[in-house]
Amino acid sequence: MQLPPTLVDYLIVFVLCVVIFNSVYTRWLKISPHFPPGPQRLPLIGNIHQIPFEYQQRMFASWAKHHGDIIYMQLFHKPSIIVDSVRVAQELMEKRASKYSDRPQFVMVKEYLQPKPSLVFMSWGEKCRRLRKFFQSALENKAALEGYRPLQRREIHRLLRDLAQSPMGFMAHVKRYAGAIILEIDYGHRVTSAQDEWMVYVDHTVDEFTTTGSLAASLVDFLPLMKHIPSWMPGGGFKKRALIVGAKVRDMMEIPYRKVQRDMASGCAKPSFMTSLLEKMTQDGCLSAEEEYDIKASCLVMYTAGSDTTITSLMTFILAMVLHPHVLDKAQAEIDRVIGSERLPELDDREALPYVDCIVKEVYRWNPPVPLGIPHRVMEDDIYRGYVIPGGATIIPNIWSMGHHTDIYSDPEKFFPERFEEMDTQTANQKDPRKFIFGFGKRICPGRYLADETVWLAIANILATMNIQKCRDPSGQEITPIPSFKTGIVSQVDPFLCEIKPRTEKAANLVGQHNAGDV
Ligand code: HEM
Repeated sequence: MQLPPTLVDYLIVFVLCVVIFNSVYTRWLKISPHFPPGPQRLPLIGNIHQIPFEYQQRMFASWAKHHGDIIYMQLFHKPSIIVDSVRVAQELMEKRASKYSDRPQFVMVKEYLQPKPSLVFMSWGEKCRRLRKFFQSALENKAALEGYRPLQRREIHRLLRDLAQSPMGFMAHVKRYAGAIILEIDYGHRVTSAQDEWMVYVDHTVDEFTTTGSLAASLVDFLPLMKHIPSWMPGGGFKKRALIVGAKVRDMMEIPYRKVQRDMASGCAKPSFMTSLLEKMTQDGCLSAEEEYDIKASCLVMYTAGSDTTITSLMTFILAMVLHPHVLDKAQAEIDRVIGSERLPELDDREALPYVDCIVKEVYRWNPPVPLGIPHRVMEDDIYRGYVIPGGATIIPNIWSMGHHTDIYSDPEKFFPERFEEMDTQTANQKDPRKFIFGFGKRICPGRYLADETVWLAIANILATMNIQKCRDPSGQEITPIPSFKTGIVSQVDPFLCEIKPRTEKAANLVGQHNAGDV
């Protein structure tokens, strides 16, 4: 027989309800006046249901229209701050760099892809500072950058010849150009063809690495409990894939290391980032296992961080030229006026070619290669504009949105280099996308000068010697590519068709004069 509920039963139920309501209200529903504004969160999951699998930068930018340039969101229990303006990014990540230079834990990378973090994923601290110094001396030092010029010149000649000889393979040629420069600086490895075994292997693995590590694939970063799901269970499939990619990443670290060591032992190693690290870190002929790992990982990171990003800017440029022939004509007129047609542009000509520089800036702004940057982590609680930024929060700079603010760049979807030409010098400096596309503060991209010079050199030389135009279909109709960029960490350009050929016979001769063996 069922007894009627007693007063004690009612009391227990009442107390339970109060406890549950209170914890839900205080943790999830109460909109704290102290956090920056942001979209409404749900209990337990926070804002995860509002994050699209693709092009998150666009959703974050639409939030900024309602909530302003600093937004609070929560992915499960993890707090994140989206920064939507250069000003806030500089105020937090540059002026308060001592608090904002850490990286969040990337569970997916750490557990499956690279057991010890390489520079990009490394927490802020003594080792990170030390490794950054090595990168800076190889990539930010004026003498080092000048030392790379013969290599850049040789590779640009090769790029132009490749474009003239097999224009349909333009994407492979651009990849080879960017990859060859970085691989030679990095390991002293000379790339002779687009099928270079090492480059193909690395590119394939990097593609897998970026998809495996993308937001869509790495829910485990926000819900680390997922790492305990067995790989055969629903939701655990990501592990199998990640373990395969992880093995390839280890190969990519080992193979060139062994080769450079062999070359050093036999006295035929070319000076490179890797040889300089080996020399600097070896003490009394010894290297600890940890130092060995750091050298291998740093060299791998130089290539992986530097190649795709540079390629993306160059492919964005070619796409923009197909779509905007008047920009190409205007830049060619500037080059003809300043340099003439007897020689190719050099980095020293940069200041004398302001319109070409506007094109480079517009390429960076229109499709910033790393649209959401690489997240930082704030190391302790902070107060900004009266808001609480909780210690441990992930800081996501929406770099794409910074280049698409309508109040700063009118009609931002339009590729329009003139927007920079019309500004006075001070405004043009303030609005220069190089102020944000390379990130912020102590974690700013150490490869930014090399990247910018490599990109400028290719753009100026292609403009000087090549015409880029739309292809025609068999019925003679022009094919107009629709600009489309991949979602993910790097905003790669989707494949498109175009026709590239030397502008004039003189340009073809100029390109032909230089052959691949000229350095
Ligand atoms: C157009 C080309 C490039 C773009 C747009 C770009 C962009 C970025 C961005 C946004 C970051 C994150 C900065 C931050 O955390 O605030 C970064 C980091 C980094 N980049 Fe680049 N990058 C480019 C080319 C390169 C090149 C050529 C190299 C090396 C040869 C390189 C090496 C690195 C490294 C090592 C880091 C990690 C720094 C750290 O965590 O301390 N990048 N880059």
